[in-house]
Amino acid sequence: MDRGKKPTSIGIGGSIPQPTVNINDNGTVDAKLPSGESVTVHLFGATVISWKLANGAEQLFVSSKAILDGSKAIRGGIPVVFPVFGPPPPNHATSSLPQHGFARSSNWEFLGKSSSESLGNKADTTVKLDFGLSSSMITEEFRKAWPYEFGLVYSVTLSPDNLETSLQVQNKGSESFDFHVLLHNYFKVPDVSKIAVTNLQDKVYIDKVDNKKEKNETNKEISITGETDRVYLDVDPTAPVAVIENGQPLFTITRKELNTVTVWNPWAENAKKMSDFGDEEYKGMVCVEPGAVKSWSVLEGGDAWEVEDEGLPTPPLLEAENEEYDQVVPDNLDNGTDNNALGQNGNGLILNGDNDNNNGTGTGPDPEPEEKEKPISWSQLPKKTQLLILVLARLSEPLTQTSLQAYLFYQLKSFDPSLPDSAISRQAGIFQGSFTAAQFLTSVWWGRAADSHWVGRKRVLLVGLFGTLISCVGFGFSRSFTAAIIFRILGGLMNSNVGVMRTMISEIIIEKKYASSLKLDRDQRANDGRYQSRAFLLLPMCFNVGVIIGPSLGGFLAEPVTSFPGIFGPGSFLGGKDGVWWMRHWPYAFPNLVSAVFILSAWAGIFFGLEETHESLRYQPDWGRTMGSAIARRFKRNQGYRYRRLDDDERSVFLEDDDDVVPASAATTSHPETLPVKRNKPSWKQLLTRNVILTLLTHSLLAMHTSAFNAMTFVFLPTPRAPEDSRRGFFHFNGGLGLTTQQVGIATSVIGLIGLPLQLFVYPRVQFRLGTLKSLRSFLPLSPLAYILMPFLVLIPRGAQFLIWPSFSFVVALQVLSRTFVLPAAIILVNNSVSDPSVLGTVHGVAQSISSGARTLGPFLGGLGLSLGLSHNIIGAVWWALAVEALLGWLVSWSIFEGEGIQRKKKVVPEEEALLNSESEEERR
Ligand SMILES: O=P(O)(O)OC[C@H]1O[C@H](O)[C@H](O)[C@@H](O)[C@@H]1O
Repeated sequence: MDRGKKPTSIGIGGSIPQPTVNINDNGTVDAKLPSGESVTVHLFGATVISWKLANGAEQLFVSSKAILDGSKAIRGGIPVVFPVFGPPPPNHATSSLPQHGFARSSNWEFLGKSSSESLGNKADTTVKLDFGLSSSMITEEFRKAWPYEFGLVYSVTLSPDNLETSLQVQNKGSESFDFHVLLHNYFKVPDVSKIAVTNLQDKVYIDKVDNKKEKNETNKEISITGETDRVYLDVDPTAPVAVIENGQPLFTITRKELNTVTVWNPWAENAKKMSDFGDEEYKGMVCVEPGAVKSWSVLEGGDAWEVEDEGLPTPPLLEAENEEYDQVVPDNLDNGTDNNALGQNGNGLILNGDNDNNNGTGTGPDPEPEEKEKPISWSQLPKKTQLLILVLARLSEPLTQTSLQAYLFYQLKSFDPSLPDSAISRQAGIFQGSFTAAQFLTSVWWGRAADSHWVGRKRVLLVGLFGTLISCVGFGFSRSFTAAIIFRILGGLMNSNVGVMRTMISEIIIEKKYASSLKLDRDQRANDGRYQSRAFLLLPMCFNVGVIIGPSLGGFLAEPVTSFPGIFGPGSFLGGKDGVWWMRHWPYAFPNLVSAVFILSAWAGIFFGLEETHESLRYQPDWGRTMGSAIARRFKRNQGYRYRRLDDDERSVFLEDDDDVVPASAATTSHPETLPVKRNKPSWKQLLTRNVILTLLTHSLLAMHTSAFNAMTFVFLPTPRAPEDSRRGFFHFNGGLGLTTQQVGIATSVIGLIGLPLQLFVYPRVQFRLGTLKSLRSFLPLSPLAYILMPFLVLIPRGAQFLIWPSFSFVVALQVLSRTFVLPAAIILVNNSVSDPSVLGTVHGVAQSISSGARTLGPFLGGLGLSLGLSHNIIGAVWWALAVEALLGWLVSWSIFEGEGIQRKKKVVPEEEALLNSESEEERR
């Protein structure tokens, strides 16, 4: 290959020995660490052709007959297989391509290197070489055979102990394409008959040397005793596959999300048939090839990607975890010229992780995207089925809670008809408060459990919903206030689902961000706020929907014998002589049973369909989902090899193996064995940093005044108007708005109706434009403004009664606008203040606990304040106190900063914010 400039060895400055990188005349790039390890990559195929340890020992096999002049794929090293593995199937977009595609037979560009040696510590030193291939760089022949617009970025990272390879695939066109990917590692072994491949036991494999039969691997150690060509399927990406000799690992292959592993040795007869393979060389090699080849990965233009094969998805590729430095992807990767990093930049190397956009100027960080992208649409959210399950689960709760509000008064009254209305109201207050108070006590511990290795998010949700179920049925069949309150408290104690759901949505959306890094860096950066502003609205929307339909549902279904005499009453078809007996006996059980059915469906959705998102539990077998997939498959016909784009919903429904799910993949080849490390959990002290505490404080002050506002509004509205002459001065006045029950009902709908469209259509744009913290700081002050104005509504003269509704709506709109924009932002800030995924659930648990406390206290203090105000002719006092509290929260918000969130820690994409759900709807109550 003819390269433009051929530099000599380039060090990376400083007195400490640094890695060196050479670009050689023969079309290879090599890198060497100060400690002696080295790697050589041939630009033809970006094939790693040598990996040596510090003592000079070669680790990779390359045939002595390998052809290195670019006329044939290199026999050995690590060829990159894309976009098809094996012989392409007939009647498929890849069918005119050669075996294993074109990536291994194309000339790649060297994009540059980055290194980490900032600590000056030998052990930390690594060097990463990046290579690029795009549609305009492949031959005309390949382009004809596979006419898609694509970009590949392949990174090879050398560390003292291991070699890591990772690949990004991007679809740069508008049409989707199918692809396979595989890293065809040829390992050099002393004697193939003495080695074995481990960690594939019990896996199903396709035996290519036995008519592609599917077989089950029974051996713990797979010896190579003859021609071997097996594709192992659904291999847990977290369990490293190893090549061992005498029980000791020679190589450990740690994969990230690549869930097939091919084991190949041609053996004697085939070796003879291959022109570029020595007859006896099969004895000194074994191929262990991680890939995603079980089914096609589908990559849409942009970042949508799905794949289907018997309903099972496999991931597209993306980059490795070990992103210690910025990935540099030149804009001109696709321009078809040979202006690689070297030719353009003189020394061409990117030092110390500095960004370099490779456009000849070498000027620092990536520029901001020139065109501001639009917020993404609902349909672009990833993993819709997963989100839908969470949404249904979330919806089942406010639906249950608010539906009982419609008849709570009457049910309480039915327990003891002799009680006066005031006592019933008190009971209702205790009833509501007991739930949030119980939640306050347990949320942190549920959050802890959700983070722990022995429980996890999914189980906490299942327990929580089960608790809600028991609580709701128990309440429906209660015959005394004590029984009712016990069930209510039980519900609160067992249910901490909101915090866990926030955590899960956050983690689901993080996966989307992994997926989105299939695109170039700058696109990824523009993306995150957009997904964020959508996803975190899902949970509060459920609340609004629940609030709108819950009360009517409850009112409709309560006392069915009298409400529907024709169906359940005496003499009816179902009712028999006296009406349905249990409905007569427990007149409020029916709406609760209907709620129970809803909760049960949500429970089943979670059990059968929801993926665990806990970082270490996600790959463990999940009985529920395995059963769910089996059930789903029964309803789905096998569509054979007819590929089509699946939408996210379908894709998620048929998930069977978690390893299929995460759209990230990379292969790491290690020597000697390196296994995942279990991290220690941070202590409370480490967890509760200043920023986390202040963010939680902002959040709880917010929860307090919004919940107090709601409770107070619904007392304030029906409170009779004070006599006209009771007003003294500017502050001393009294009374409420004197609205009827029906009008209060309308007011509830007004609030719901203002909130929902704001959430759906306006908030994502505002959040996208302003960012999270700025949205919070800009819109929070509207709340105190509303609180200041609210009491003045009573001063509207009776003669101008028609002004009540517009004025009330205006004030409420201010508050709804404020909380709609501020509460989700507060939850995002809480989420982003956490940088360690192992405590995300705990912090959301703490947040939920504090907000439950605030929601217990807020309405209580608000109610108390209102009655004091009424008795002292200063109804405004408590509203203004509320305004002061809200302003305090606003001041605190100036002391916080938006944290990096968990995925920054993973360094997948620089400058990404943690995505997260939010909601916070409960605080509205
Ligand atoms: O000869 P190549 O095209 O390089 O393929 C070499 C081998 O690659 C993989 O391991 C496949 O499973 C084999 O079936 C194939 O023979």
